[in-house]
Amino acid sequence: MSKIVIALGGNALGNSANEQLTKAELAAKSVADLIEAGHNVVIAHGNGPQVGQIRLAFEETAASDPEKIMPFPECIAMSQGYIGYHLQQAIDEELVERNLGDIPVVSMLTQVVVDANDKAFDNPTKPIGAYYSEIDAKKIMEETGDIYKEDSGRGWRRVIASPKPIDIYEKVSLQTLVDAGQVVVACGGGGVPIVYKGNRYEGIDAVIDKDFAAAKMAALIDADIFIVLTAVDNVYVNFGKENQKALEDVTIEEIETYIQEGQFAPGSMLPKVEAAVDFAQSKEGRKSIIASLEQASKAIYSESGTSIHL
Ligand SMILES: Nc1ncnc2c1ncn2[C@@H]1O[C@H](COP(=O)(O)OP(=O)(O)O)[C@@H](O)[C@H]1O
Ligand SMILES: NC(=O)OP(=O)(O)O
Repeated sequence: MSKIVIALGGNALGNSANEQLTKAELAAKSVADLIEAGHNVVIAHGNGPQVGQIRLAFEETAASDPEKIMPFPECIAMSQGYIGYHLQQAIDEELVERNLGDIPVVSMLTQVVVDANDKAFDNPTKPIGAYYSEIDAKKIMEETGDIYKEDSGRGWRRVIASPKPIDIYEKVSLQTLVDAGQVVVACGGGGVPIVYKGNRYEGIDAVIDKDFAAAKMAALIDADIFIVLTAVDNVYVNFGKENQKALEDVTIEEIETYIQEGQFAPGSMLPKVEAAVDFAQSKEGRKSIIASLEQASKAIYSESGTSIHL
């Protein structure tokens, strides 16, 4: 039995509440395969589209009453709530179908500590919300002063600072639930970013990358495997070219060479690979895997996906 932290990619959640509910049912099958095999599972998930949508809704309300603007940390907490609710419900139903309904499933509102002086605050890079054409994005930038950037060839999106996770405020509660054999959804959307100010923690406007937050969580709870589930079966070199090659089993040294060569797109695969490296190098014996959602249970036995290790 292994302790596994999963980072669920955006394609596992969709772009609307209805789509998310249906997609969560699919994601729940992969998660339940691992639970049924006897593993201890913690699930982190993205929130880029969702947090952008929530913030935009409040910005529209605040147009007539600026007091009604909802700060980003609160928007992230809301996204954790409704995504966690869908995942909790879907995983629970899947477990009941497999006669495993006695395993509790819970989502935990998670706050993640960041450094207020992180250089990421000077250069917003995390895409959130919907995709726009370049023309529309530039018009919105002029009207609102918000920053939009091109997102990995997929269109233009609003961007916000994305500092690196340092610690998880709820780590003791998280460890307690995991040790008790509960299935936990945590670090949703990378966690609510908090900084230490004066003698207390407070929220800060940012969206943490969920792959980095999940890797940090995996190290903190002493997981054996960190698995990033996304839309592709493997990490590739020469991705999208005629000579693309799937990576199956790579050492950190090898994958770092590929990072230097610029093999992984900065807004999509690079953070996953970097998060995978962070976890795999944090302690001897720890393994990271990047695989497709559908192949999760095969991937942990090295029958699919890209394994990264020391
Ligand atoms: N070298 C690469 N190998 C595999 N996929 C890559 C590579 N470079 C870019 N990608 C793209 O990265 C995507 C995963 O990033 P993204 O869509 O942002 O993830 P998420 O599942 O978290 O939403 C893949 O579906 C693929 O299109
Ligand atoms: N917070 C975060 O990383 O979300 P996405 O995976 O949806 O970009």
